Amino acid sequence: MSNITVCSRFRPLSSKEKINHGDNVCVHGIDAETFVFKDEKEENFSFSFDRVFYEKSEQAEVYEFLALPIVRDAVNAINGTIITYGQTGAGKTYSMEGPSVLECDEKKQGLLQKAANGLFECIKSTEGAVKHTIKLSMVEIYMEKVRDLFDLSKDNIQIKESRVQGILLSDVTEIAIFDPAEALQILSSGIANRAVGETQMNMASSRSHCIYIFTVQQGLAKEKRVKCGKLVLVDLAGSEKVEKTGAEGRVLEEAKSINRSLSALGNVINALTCGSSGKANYIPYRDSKLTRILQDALGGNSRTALLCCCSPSSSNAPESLSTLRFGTRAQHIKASPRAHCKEDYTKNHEASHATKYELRERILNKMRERMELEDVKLLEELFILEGIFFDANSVEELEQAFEDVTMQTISSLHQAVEDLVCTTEELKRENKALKVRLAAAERLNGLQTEAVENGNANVLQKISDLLSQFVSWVRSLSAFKMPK
Ligand SMILES: Nc1ncnc2c1ncn2[C@@H]1O[C@H](COP(=O)(O)OP(=O)(O)OP(=O)(O)O)[C@@H](O)[C@H]1O
Repeated sequence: MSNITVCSRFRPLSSKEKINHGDNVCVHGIDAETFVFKDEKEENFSFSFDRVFYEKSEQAEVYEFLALPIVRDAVNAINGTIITYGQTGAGKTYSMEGPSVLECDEKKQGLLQKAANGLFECIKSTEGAVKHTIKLSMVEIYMEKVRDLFDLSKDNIQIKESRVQGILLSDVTEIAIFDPAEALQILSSGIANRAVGETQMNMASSRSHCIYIFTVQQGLAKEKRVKCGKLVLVDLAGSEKVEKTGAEGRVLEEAKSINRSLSALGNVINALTCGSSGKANYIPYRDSKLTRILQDALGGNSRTALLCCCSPSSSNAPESLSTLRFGTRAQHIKASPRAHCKEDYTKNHEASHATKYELRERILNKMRERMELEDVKLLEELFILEGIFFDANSVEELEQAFEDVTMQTISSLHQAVEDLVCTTEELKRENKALKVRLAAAERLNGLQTEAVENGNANVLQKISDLLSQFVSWVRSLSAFKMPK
């Protein structure tokens, strides 16, 4: 049983397809879940998905079936991921953003706008008891680098993993949003920073994988606790056959990078679906930035939906067939050690979430009794910064982590004390030398006065001896190194 909701979507024939190849379509719908696909050799294949969206399907239908349950869960602190996959020009960005994030009528708005609206609507229904904060981040993976689309100076964001929070994007910009209109303005500014080019299939082709992250934090005022859910929307770059498109130069490099990461995604899905049951299989998440970022979504720690976008034209049958086979494989992703079977998914997920949550809360509450909220937050940040991770399920592990961080703090304090002792010793030595110099100078001064008063040759000799002695002291002292 799959953990992932997999749907397919066929866009309408494009005018180019109609002109060049007529009305020949490769898809023959049977019902809302099944269709027959005819390949270029006229061979028929039957496909079944959780839902099939044919060319007349509305954007709202896609949102309601594929995304709405995940949006609702994100507000309840259950992470969710929605991915659009398919050949270049197959309708991924249209499904995600509609014709334009800002300027399009409501009917054509994509998953992104509808999800932003949906989040605020869900929040409204819980107003009063719970205080929600929504933050938005946007990154793209371009040529194997993660770029922050809200701050282009952050052009190589590092991916980190925390046992508590899962996969994290280090130092990514997060913008707080307060209503859907503001969210769209911000999304549009990020989209304007995306790498877009032209392919033979698509005039405005996405040359990067674009990732939108909504973080929903909810503070339960009465219980003084904070829950956090992430909604991640991923608009993948389109796969393309470089020999078919005749790409060269930078476009060829982009295409190779896109194809490499998509095949890494395919490998991860294969590894997740081919493992013998009960035996942990090696999953090559680290083979690409894309698979690393999607690790939680594919590995079971997130509710995930995949939309396989296809052209209906017979001229694109090989690419569409490959997309549909990818979707079929994804349907077979089995429960990973951290995942649950679909039947029990919601129940188990919520139950385990509650238990985990209760345990974590118990520990945090104990800390809160003794510390200010700010300190608890600081402590959590310190854990992450020091690379100390713990399983919120285990009190022992948290105590161990707490002990580790305390030991590290004590040892750095010890080091600081030792450094201070050294500096004090150096300063004492210097002080002593300075005192000797001062005494010599005073003595010299006294003798000079005596010599002037008495005109005594012996005294003058003493002065000259002392002078040379003084000069050698000064020389030795100038070789003395001041402590920093
Ligand atoms: N369901 C649809 N209804 C109407 N037009 C659509 C639909 N899906 C896609 N289109 C149109 O098809 C064209 C290509 O779609 P889109 O840009 O979404 O492809 P893509 O899969 O994101 O391609 P790429 O990977 O190259 O970015 C666009 O002009 C888009 O408006």
